[in-house]
Amino acid sequence: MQGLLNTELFPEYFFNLTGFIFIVTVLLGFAFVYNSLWNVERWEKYGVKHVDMGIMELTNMAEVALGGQDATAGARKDHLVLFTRDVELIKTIGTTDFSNFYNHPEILATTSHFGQGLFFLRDEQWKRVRQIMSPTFSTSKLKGMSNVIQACATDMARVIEEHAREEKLVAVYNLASRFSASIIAKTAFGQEMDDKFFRRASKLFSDWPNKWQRNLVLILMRFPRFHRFLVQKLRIGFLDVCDVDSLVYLRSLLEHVIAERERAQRNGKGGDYKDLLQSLVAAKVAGDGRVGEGDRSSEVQGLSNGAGIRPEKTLTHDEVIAQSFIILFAGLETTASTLQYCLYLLASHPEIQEKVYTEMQEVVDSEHPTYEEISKLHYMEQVINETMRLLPPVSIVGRDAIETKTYGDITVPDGSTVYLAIKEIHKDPKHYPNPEVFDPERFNEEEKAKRDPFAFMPFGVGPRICIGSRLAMQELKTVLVHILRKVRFELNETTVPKKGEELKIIYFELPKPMYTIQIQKKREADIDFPEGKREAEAFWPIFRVHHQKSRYICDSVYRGKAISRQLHEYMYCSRENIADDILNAKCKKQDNEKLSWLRCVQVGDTNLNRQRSSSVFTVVVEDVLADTQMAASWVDLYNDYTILTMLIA
Ligand code: HEM
Repeated sequence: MQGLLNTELFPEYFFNLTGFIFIVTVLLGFAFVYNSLWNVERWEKYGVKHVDMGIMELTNMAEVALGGQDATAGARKDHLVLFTRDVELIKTIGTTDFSNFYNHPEILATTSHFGQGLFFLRDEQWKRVRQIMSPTFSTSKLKGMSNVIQACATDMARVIEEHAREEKLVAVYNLASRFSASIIAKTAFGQEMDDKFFRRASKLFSDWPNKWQRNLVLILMRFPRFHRFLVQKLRIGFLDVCDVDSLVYLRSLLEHVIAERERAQRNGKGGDYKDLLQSLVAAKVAGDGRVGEGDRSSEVQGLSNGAGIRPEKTLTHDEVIAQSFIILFAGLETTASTLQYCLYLLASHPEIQEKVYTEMQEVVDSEHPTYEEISKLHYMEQVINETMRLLPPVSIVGRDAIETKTYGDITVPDGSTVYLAIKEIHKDPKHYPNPEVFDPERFNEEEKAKRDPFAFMPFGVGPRICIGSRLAMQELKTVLVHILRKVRFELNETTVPKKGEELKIIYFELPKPMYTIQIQKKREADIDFPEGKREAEAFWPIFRVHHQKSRYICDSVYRGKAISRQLHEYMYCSRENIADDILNAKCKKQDNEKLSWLRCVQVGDTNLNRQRSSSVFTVVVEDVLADTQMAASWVDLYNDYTILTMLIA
C-alpha cells in the first residue's frame, strides 16, 4: 500500500488500509452530496430534457439518455453534460462554432505523460501540437510508411495462413492487436515489436488487482474532477488510470531511440527515417526543445476565431514522448477492433467476403498493393465503413463549451460538456433503415449522397477529427488484401459469438473480448509448393523478361505497320475485357480444356491471384494462340501472330 501513495504527502497512519478507505468514502460521499444538492442547476432551465441517472459510465449514459425519442438529453456527472445525436447540433458544435468547442473534456486522471498527448491537450497547447502533427499524416508521409505497413500485413497474413494450413481457429483480436501494435512500434517508437513491447503496449491502463479497487475507480470516473484531484494533486498512485510500469518501460525504450534520431536529424540524415517519430523529433530539434515566441506564418486550420493564434512549430522532449504514447493509445485498439469486427462480419457474410475478394482481383496488380491501388478499393472501403458504423471503436466524443451559447431551443452553458453520441447516430433508423443489418451498400456513392455526411462519424468531426484516420484506413485495407487473398474466413460452431448472436462491444472490460473465427480452408487456388513458392512463380522472372522483349518488338512492328492494330491491342490488353473475350472464345471450343493457357491463368499460379494482369497477359495470348487450332475468323490474327513470333524468335 505504502508504495502506491506519495509518502511525502501522507503521514504514516494514512497507510492503514481501513483509514484510507474511510477517508475516500467520506470524500466520495461529499462529492455525491455536492452533486445532488448544491449543484442544483438543471438542464430543464436550458430547454433540455434531463435524465437522472445513477452511477453509470459515459457510454451507458449516452445509451440511456438517448434511448427514447429525444435527439438531445442532459445529465450530470460532476458538472453538466449533454448527449446528442442531432446532426445539425453536431455540425454546429463540431465545425461552424468550433472555436467555442475545441477542447476534449478532461477525463484522464493520471500523472503520466499521457496528459500531454494530443488527445488530452487543451487550448493553445492543442492548437500548437495539432499544427505540428498534421503534416506527419500527409499523403507523402503515408506513402513513406507504406513499406512498414506492407511488412506487418505480410507477417499477419503468414501467421493466418499457417493457422489455415493446420486447420486451427484464430483468436482474431490478438492477431489484429499485434498487427496494429507492430506498425506503431515501428513508426512511432522506431523499433521492431517484440513480446515485451506488445505486452506493455496492450496494458497502458491499470489492471486493478481486486474488485473493490476497480469499482472505486469506475465510480470515480463518474466524477473526473474529483478523480483528477486525488490522482494529480494528492498523488494517490493506485487510483491512476494508467499503468505506471508499462509507461516507464515504454519511455525508456523511446529515450534511446529519440537520442539516436536527434543525432541523425542534426547531421542532416533525418530524411533516412520516414516515420511518425522522426517528424516529432524534427519538431523538437527545430526548436531545440524550447517553446518560444511562436511561428508567425499561419493559424491553425479551422480556428479563425479572430484570436490570432500563431503557435510555434516545436515540441519539447516530453511532448515528443507524449505524442508517441498517444499514438499508441489512440491507434492500437481502435484499428485492431475494427479489423477484428470486420473479419467477423465478413465471416458471417460470405457473399460480401467474395465481393471484396473479386474487387481485389480486379484492382490489385502487385504482390504488395501500392498506395494508388489501395485507394481504388472502393467496395472494401464500403465494408470497413459499414463495420465502423455498426461497431464504432469510439462510441462517444466530448467537447467542452467555453462560453454559453444558444442553438434553437437548446442552451449549452459554459463549462458543460457536449457528448456527440457516435454509436447512437450510427444506429438511428432515420439515417440507416434497419440499422442492425450489416450492409456495405449503404456506403455506395448513391446512398451516401442521400444522407447527411454528419450521420457517419467514426473518426469524430471537424478540426479535432482523428488525426490518424487515413493511416488507419491504409493499414486496414492493406492487411485485408494480404489476408483475404490467402484465406477465406468462416464461422463455425465454436466461433464466439455464434452466428445470429449479437456482436457486442464491451467497453472498459478486461480482458478484451476474443472473437475466435474459423479459417475454414485455403482458397482453392492457393496451392503451396516447397520453399513457400508456387510452381509458376519460379518462372515469373523469365516470363517478365520475355514479356518485355515481346512488347518491345511488338511495338516496333506495329509502328512499322507489319501487324494489325487488332493484334497489338490483343497483345497488350489495351481494350477492356479483351482477356475475357479470348478466353471465353477458347473455352467454348470442344477439347480445349487442357489448353496451356489454363496453366498460365490459373489464379494459383501467381501471387496476384487474378486473371487479368497485363504482364501475364502476353504470355496468356501467346499460349492461347500458339497451342490452339484457330477458328476461321481467327486466321488473320493467327497469321499476324505467326509473323510476330518469328520476329520475336
Ligand atoms: C479505426 C481506427 C480509428 C478510429 C475509429 C479512431 C477514432 C478517433 C476518434 C473518434 C477521435 C476523436 C475525434 C474527435 O474528437 O472528434 C480520435 C482522435 C485521435 N486519434 Fe484516432 N482513431 C483511429 C485510429 C487512429 C490512429 C491509427 C491514430 C494514430 C496513428 C490515431 C490518433 C488519434 C489522435 C492523436 C487523436 C486526437 C486528435 C486531437 O485531439 O486533435 N487514431 N480518433
